[in-house]
Amino acid sequence: MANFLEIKNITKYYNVGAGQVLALENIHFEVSSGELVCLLGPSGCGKTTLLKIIAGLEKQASGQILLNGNVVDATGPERGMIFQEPRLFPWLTLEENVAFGIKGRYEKKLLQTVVQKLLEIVGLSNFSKAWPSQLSGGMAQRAAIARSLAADPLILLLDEPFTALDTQTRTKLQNDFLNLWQSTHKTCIHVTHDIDEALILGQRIIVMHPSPGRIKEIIPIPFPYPRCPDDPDFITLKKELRDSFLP
Ligand SMILES: Nc1ncnc2c1ncn2[C@@H]1O[C@H](COP(=O)(O)OP(=O)(O)OP(=O)(O)O)[C@@H](O)[C@H]1O
Repeated sequence: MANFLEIKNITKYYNVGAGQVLALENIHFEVSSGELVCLLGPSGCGKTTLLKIIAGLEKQASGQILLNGNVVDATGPERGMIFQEPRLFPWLTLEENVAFGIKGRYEKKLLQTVVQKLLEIVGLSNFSKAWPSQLSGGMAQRAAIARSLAADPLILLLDEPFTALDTQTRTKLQNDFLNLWQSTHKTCIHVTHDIDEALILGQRIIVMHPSPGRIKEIIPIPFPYPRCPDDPDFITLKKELRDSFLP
């Protein structure tokens, strides 16, 4: 039987001036259904590029993305992307933002129920009539997650969604995200350059290196959730990962 998501020998160049940058070199790994994988690496190692290729927003030079054995070469509702900045439509209320991509799917009353349920899942049920400008950074990112969940994707692709938040909000959203993942069983690929975040969230951590972007190692994380940064095993693995960041 085919694996759920296969990233097969992906190579990607960008044209820069008269030359080319090799952004990704022969990236190869598989992701199981329901798995939470963190892509960890320093700036410029190609994390966003890889996520965009999986989302169908960028084209690779060679290699393939397979989902349930089928080639992925364009965007599709079974893959939802969440960016570092929430990208909400400022002229729509929160409920309208969440409803935007699914309006045609349900009749009005049912749409309201679905949107309300999604806002509840991300803890924003009291803010359905609020405008994006009235939300804090953490609330806006929750709203972006709700909007992404609206299409009921199989896979969530998260590009450093908590990076712009203060430490306290970030910790809260990491915990809430773990609860959401555990209750929805979505497959998640979560990009981060933060070792702690990768260790708090990932069932596996895929460590990437830059110039050219490549996989250095893939590390299964054996600790149960919730994970505690003060735990001696956590600290040991964090040190190993820090060393692994070095060229
Ligand atoms: N549109 C583009 N045109 C040219 N080069 C690009 C483009 N996008 C990315 N690159 C280059 O490709 C490489 C990988 O970039 P990418 O943004 O994927 O890395 P990243 O690991 O996500 O970095 P960061 O953590 O800073 O977002 C870098 O060398 C970058 O300069």
